[in-house]
Amino acid sequence: MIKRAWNKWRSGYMGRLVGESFYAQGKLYGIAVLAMIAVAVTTAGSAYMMEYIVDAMTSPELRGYAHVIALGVVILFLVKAIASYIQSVFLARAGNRIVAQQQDRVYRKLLRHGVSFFSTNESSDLLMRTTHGAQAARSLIDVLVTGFVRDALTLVGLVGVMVYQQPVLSVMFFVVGPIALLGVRYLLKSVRSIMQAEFASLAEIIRVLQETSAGIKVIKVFSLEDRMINRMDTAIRRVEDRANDISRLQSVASPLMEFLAGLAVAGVLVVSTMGIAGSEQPSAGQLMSFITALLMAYEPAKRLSRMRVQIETCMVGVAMLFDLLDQDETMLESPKAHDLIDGPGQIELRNVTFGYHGAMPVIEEMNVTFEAGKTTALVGQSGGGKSTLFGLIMRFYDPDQGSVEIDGQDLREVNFASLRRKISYVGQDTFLFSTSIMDNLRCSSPDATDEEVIDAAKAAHAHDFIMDLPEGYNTQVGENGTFLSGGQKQRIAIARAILRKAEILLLDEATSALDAESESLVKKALDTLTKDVTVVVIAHRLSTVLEADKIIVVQDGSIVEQGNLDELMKKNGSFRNLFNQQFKKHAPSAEVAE
Ligand SMILES: Nc1ncnc2c1ncn2[C@@H]1O[C@H](COP(=O)(O)OP(=O)(O)OP(=O)(O)O)[C@@H](O)[C@H]1O
Repeated sequence: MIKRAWNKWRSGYMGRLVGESFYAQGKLYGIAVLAMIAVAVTTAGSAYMMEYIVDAMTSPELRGYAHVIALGVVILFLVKAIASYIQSVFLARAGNRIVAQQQDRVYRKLLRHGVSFFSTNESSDLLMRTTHGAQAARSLIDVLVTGFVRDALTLVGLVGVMVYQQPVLSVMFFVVGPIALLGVRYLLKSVRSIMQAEFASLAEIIRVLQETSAGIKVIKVFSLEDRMINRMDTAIRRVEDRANDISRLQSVASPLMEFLAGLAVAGVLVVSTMGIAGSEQPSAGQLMSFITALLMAYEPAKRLSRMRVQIETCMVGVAMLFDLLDQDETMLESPKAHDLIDGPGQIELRNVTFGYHGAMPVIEEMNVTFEAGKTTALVGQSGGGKSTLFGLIMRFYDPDQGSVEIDGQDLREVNFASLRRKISYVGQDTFLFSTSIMDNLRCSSPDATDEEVIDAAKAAHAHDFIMDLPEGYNTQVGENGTFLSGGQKQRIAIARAILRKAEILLLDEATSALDAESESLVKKALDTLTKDVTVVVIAHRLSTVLEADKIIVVQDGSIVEQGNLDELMKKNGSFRNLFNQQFKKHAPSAEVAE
């Protein structure tokens, strides 16, 4: 039965955390534990010494030894001070390592997850789990180590001194202790649910802050300030209330213990002056030693009585952290995954059906080939599934049925690194890191020389505006490029994609923020730079794709038409309709395109 309980504890969150932490930081904790033992022994020793200190002052026979006793006191307190220092430093060091290690682990785990993980898990929740969870892990170990080693041993030592000095009076301690513990047990019940509510409200505070920062223009333009303030107020008040609840629970333990300690001291005074039947009258030093031990026992006893509340508090954060660490990775590399074998870069979707999170298919039984070295354009109504096709080609998602292949190799059988090396991409939402323009460009090709970076920027028509910025390529772009215009950000994203020199280039509305002139210049540059590259372009502005080798019309997850411009115009179908809508004024008939 003991073995079963042990196994259950070991596999529980607390057991795992303790096991992992001691395994990783055993040396630091070992030193801290030795120092704690020294603290406990010297604390008990200092209570015991009170007998000799007081007797040296009150009894003439011991007065001659006063200097020896004084030296003993100095040594004792010196050892205690050194041990306390070592204990604090090593405990903090081990704790800081645990926080760092847990955060590192969580972040690595997050990056191994597929894209879908990030659409189902809010960033505020991930932030809470990573920061508070790791801190809670550290606090839990601190509480356990200081509680079970320093406080428990100190208490045992002091109770030992009390029993040694005054066995009969010590009985009082054993009456008072359990009463206090019973009181604390009563408090524990609600701690966990209060903490869970507090964490949820903290996540809401982070969420409101993130949305305020990202959506400040929407908030201003639609005058949503009051609404945001209300949301924030509600979350803040919830956290405040929960924090008050927790501190109330934690605070009840102290006055309870304080009152009981006062009762005990008063009792000692009354009983000792009355004299105890059948026992020798104790010396003033013995009584003082006993009272000192009793009073000193108050602190560790108080901490021990609070320990359960603290453990419960920390366990909520630890559980959140482990929940995150234990989640199955959403996009796995096959154990037999091999490097994508070099080929011309032909992309093929074979009978692909796909729905996000297993829901209604957004791509249905699609068969399509994107010819190597050619430019294919995807057009069609919004929400038809064009960007989803890019997600499948980059293996952000796996199809529910069918396969996606590059040069005849199923993407599920190749490793991520070689697949991603093959592809360059510009998305609808241009994302820039909060660093310099140079770093943002070079991140797609870390080994590129300055010259290559500048050439790519020139091709994307970004060089001139970059040179006009105060610090040129070293200009910081701010959070997600806030210091740049939409078109400037897009040109940097295009330059970044060009610099990668991949064999497949996916452009999802990549030039939508550019004016007509810049767009045509960028297009020309792309045409020359992507001569043997397989390019797939998604564009709503048909003018961007008229020269593509092939145009595919996607509607409701299926391909409704495909061919070159002439063929599609002759068909008089969906593409012709789209074309007429966009070029009505200028090109109302098929002849214009012909
Ligand atoms: N991460 C996601 N989770 C769930 N559904 C999604 C997700 N992304 C897209 N969808 C849904 O999939 C469908 C296809 O979206 P997709 O972005 O592929 O269309 P699109 O043709 O690229 O549209 P647009 O031209 O507007 O960019 C839409 O109905 C959309 O609501």
